[in-house]
Amino acid sequence: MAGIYRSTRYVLQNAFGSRSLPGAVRFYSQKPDPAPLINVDVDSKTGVATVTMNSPPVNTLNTPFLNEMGGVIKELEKNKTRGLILTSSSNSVFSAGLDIMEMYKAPRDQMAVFWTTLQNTWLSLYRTGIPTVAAINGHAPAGGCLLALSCEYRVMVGPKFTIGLNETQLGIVAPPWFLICMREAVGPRQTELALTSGKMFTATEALNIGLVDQLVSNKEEALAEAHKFIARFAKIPPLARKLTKEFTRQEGIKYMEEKMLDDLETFVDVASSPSAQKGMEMYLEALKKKST
Ligand SMILES: CCCCCCCC/C=C/C=C/CC(=O)SCCNC(=O)CCNC(=O)[C@H](O)C(C)(C)COP(=O)(O)OP(=O)(O)OC[C@H]1O[C@@H](n2cnc3c(N)ncnc32)[C@H](O)[C@@H]1OP(=O)(O)O
Repeated sequence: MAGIYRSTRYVLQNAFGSRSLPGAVRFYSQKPDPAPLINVDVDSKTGVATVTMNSPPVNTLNTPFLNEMGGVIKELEKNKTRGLILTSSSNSVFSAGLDIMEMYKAPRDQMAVFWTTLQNTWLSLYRTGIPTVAAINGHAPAGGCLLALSCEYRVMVGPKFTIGLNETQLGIVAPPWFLICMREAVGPRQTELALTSGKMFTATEALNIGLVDQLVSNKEEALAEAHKFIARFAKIPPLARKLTKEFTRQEGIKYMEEKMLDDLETFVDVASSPSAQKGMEMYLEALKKKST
């Protein structure tokens, strides 16, 4: 089985195309798609990129989306972007997390491609030397919360949106690297309490436990605060900053570098198990009922 995963990873690692940014201008990532999944807007004065997830209705993280996100991060690094602000084009959802359709009744090799893409894209975001901020302008469950936690600073629009790692509510388990990200933000006690119950936090609760750093009342304020955070690094030498970030995040980086294949195999085994499949089926039914 590991052989399949290794060759899958090889294909994926070579699948991130690259193209040059024509200076500090707006560009759309990767494919020449009239409806891009991610928009990137680089401020010509500050060099800060606003990366807007634009995959309606709820910015689920599926393989094409994650590939595009990986390509965007690579491009921004190549162009020495000064900062990355991650936000959503939706008025109510930052990201609904992993696309359950990538895991529900999916063949094992498809699940493997999906998870490997997630691992690689997560690692790119988590360890990038570019200062990163999540401007959380909507709900951020599970993988949506992971995206936000992978950034260095989180500004959340309150009070009505929620955020958290709710996996146990779905009958699945947040993998160790999700947990490490949560623990880095809120500490071990709050992590255990939150993850064992799959708690979704209101924006105010999230602020109180340190899951987010700031509350604001709308997206514009969130973006303004995100820019302020990035401006803190104007006079910090980038290499010193990048290495310090790597040292601070070494547990998560080391986990992924050393355990990537084990993590992949565990994921495919757990996600394809009858009980996880049943849980996903029931969850999807509940989501559908809610939306009709
Ligand atoms: C030792 C190691 C162990 C390792 C084990 C690994 C095991 C597996 C690990 C997996 C980890 C998974 C992490 C995840 O991210 S799982 C996904 C969790 N996501 C959620 O729980 C969010 C679900 N969605 C919602 O709660 C809502 O949609 C919300 C985001 C609040 C937005 O609500 P609203 O605006 O009202 O939109 P709708 O609910 O009507 O949704 C619109 C349509 O989108 C579909 N949808 C929503 N979320 C998902 C999703 N995550 N995946 C796929 N599809 C989704 C929803 O069904 C609606 O579809 P339709 O219009 O066709 O009815």
